[in-house]
Amino acid sequence: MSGFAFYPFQVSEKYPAQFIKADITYSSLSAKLKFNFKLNENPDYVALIQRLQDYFDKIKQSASANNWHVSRKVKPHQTPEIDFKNLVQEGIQAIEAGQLEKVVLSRVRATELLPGFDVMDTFIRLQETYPTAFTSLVSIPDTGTWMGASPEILVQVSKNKIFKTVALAGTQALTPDSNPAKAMWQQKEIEEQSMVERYVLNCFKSIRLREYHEIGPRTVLAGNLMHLRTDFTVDMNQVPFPTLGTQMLQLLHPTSAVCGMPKEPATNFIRQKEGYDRAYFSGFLGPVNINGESNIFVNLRCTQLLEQVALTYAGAGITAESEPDKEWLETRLKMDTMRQVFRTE
Ligand SMILES: C=C(O[C@H]1C=CC=C(C(=O)O)[C@@H]1O)C(=O)O
Repeated sequence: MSGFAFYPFQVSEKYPAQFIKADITYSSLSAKLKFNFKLNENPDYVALIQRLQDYFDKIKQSASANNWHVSRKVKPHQTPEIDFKNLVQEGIQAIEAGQLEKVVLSRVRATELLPGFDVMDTFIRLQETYPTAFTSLVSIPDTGTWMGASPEILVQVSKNKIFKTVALAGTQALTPDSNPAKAMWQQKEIEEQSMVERYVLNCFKSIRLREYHEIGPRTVLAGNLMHLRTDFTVDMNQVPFPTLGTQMLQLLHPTSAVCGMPKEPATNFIRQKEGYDRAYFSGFLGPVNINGESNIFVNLRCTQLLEQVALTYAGAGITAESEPDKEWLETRLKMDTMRQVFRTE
């Protein structure tokens, strides 16, 4: 089946897994609509299709839309600075007590939307600002509207059957004087990223897959930030795993880049202590089986749109070496990815 997956951090009745079936797809590269069902010759139908094509041509030229779906399940809220810092401190204590190795703790920030806020305008600005990120705007009745610029591939399967995933972690600000090729990383970040790497390798091991290529870790750019990333690829033509993409998706999510190690106590810690429901933040999203490929990303650097308020989310990997003040700043930098294009207060 082809479509667009929109999956929460944890599935619940309130935040179900969503899959938007690709009955109709539109490519802005070819400016063409594609119908993934048998077309009816009925003239009314043909006229409707022409109207749709005209509509897409028009919004490509002058994008403007101010109606977006708002979730009634969520009220504007945000994590006070002191609460986040205390949460990080509790995380460090749990790690020191041997209950966990790493936990990714997050927070939410609410900002008022300026009068005249335009969703499409903002989304186009987001695409232009982050040409190498996976930029998305998802609007679903009841579920609401989310916009983001993710740097993290969860699962990719290309047309020629190359599977890809990454281990992404460790964060530094990218300043005008930083040289990414010569970036220096502290022991804390190296260990944090190596735990994500170990997590991916354990997933391969659990299905007895040994034929993978591993490159990295290397320094990569993501907007105003630098991260450490290891790339893993598998040539699916060479291994007996025709459904590797789906299998790995189930095993990987939530990775140690958004949850922690070991997975179960980290999930429990987040659920009990974080103080809010992440909903679709740190879930995954992306096109599945469109033109023979799938590109699923982790829903990071994202914002949920309410009627007059934008809720921006960010988390940080906590290890024994973490410092609450630094983790607060790091989440602020991550939030800046979205806030830079939002033109709020
Ligand atoms: C959890 C987030 O980022 C993850 C991805 C890259 C680096 C991370 C870090 O350094 O903590 C996080 O694991 C986020 O952006 O909210």
